Amino acid sequence: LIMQQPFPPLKNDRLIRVAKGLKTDKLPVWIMRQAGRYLPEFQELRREYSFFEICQTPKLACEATLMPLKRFNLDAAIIFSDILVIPQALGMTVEMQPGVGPVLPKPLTIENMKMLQVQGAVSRLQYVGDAITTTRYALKGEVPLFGFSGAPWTLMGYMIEGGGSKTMSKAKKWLYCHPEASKQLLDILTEVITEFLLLQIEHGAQIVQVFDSSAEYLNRQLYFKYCLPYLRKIAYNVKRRIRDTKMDVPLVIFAKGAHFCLEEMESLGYDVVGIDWTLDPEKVGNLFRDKNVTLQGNLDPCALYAPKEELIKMTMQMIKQFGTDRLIVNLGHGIYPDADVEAVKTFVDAVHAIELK
Ligand SMILES: Cc1c2[nH]c(c1CCC(=O)O)Cc1[nH]c(c(CCC(=O)O)c1C)Cc1[nH]c(c(CCC(=O)O)c1C)Cc1[nH]c(c(CCC(=O)O)c1C)C2
Repeated sequence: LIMQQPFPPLKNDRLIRVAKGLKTDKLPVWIMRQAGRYLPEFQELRREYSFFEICQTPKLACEATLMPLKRFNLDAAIIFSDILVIPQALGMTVEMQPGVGPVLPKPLTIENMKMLQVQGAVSRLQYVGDAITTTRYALKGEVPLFGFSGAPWTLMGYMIEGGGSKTMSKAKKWLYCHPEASKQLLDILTEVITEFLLLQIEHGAQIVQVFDSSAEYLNRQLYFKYCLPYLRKIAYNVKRRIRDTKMDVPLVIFAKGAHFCLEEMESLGYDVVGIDWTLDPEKVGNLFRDKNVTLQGNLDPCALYAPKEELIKMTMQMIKQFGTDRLIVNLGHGIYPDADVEAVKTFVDAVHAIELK
């Protein structure tokens, strides 16, 4: 693995410190999907360029990444991209339809699976690395930069369903009827995700998050069989491959709706466990107390609709319930497109108003 370039030194290292279990003056806060849709300046950029044009042009991806940081006192940036760049790099067509989301017009089938272009897939994602490098210089060390990837099961779901789905029943049919093909696909994705995360780290990502957004469609049995081993393998291999460099890049796992495997999240090899908004911060805080992981979350994205005073109260309540030890404050899922920009500021500033002892 090539060493990171001599980027400007990190000034605000709150988030990285907390991810590693170190003390800070204040709690770090950032917001999943902070760079996109709800920002008027992003909508304006989208009128000029397509979604993937923005992703694939480092200057534009950098511009979108920095947008929320100009407005809010966030403790991290996240590179502008999408989890579906991997299926795209594997040769699948991905369209971003406004108001709908990602659509893959030719979904994966058992028959066409052999058409996936595994060779060279990661090199086709070089533009994400370039966007990260550009953004690292533009950030001037203000805050750390997140890289990210979809998790194997979540990507499998989009590839087979051809987009989002209410049930993921086509993808789950693979798990029940075609276990061998499922494992073959999950193996391919695990390999590509690992190399893709390493590419992002090599190009300047200071922390990386794996989004298993579709965990909620599975149960404990399926998650044990088709998710946990792959998530473990990704963390193990990424850590192993960066061990000999000076880079100590924390890993974050966010498995939306994986309440049935919450305890298992601690031992997968990730430094931070994302907690979705359906979970009770007090119970989760107690469950993970004295375990060697940092928690991240978990305000309901819809809490941003509440009146200002109410929003502040809910934020404080959540933090008190989690406990301030090893906590990265975030929403419990990505921010919604109709979120109020002022509410985001209220949320972020409320977190920073707390002085830790
Ligand atoms: C981290 C990230 C993602 N997408 C985007 C980012 C980075 C920039 C940012 O901060 O917004 C841009 C990102 N991705 C998208 C947009 C809007 C598209 C546009 O501008 O036209 C933006 C800004 C499109 C997109 N892409 C996706 C959806 C969801 C569709 C569904 O309902 O299943 C949607 C709507 C897939 C996707 N994409 C992502 C996830 C994981 C997080 C989560 O669970 O919310 C998922 C599931 C992750």
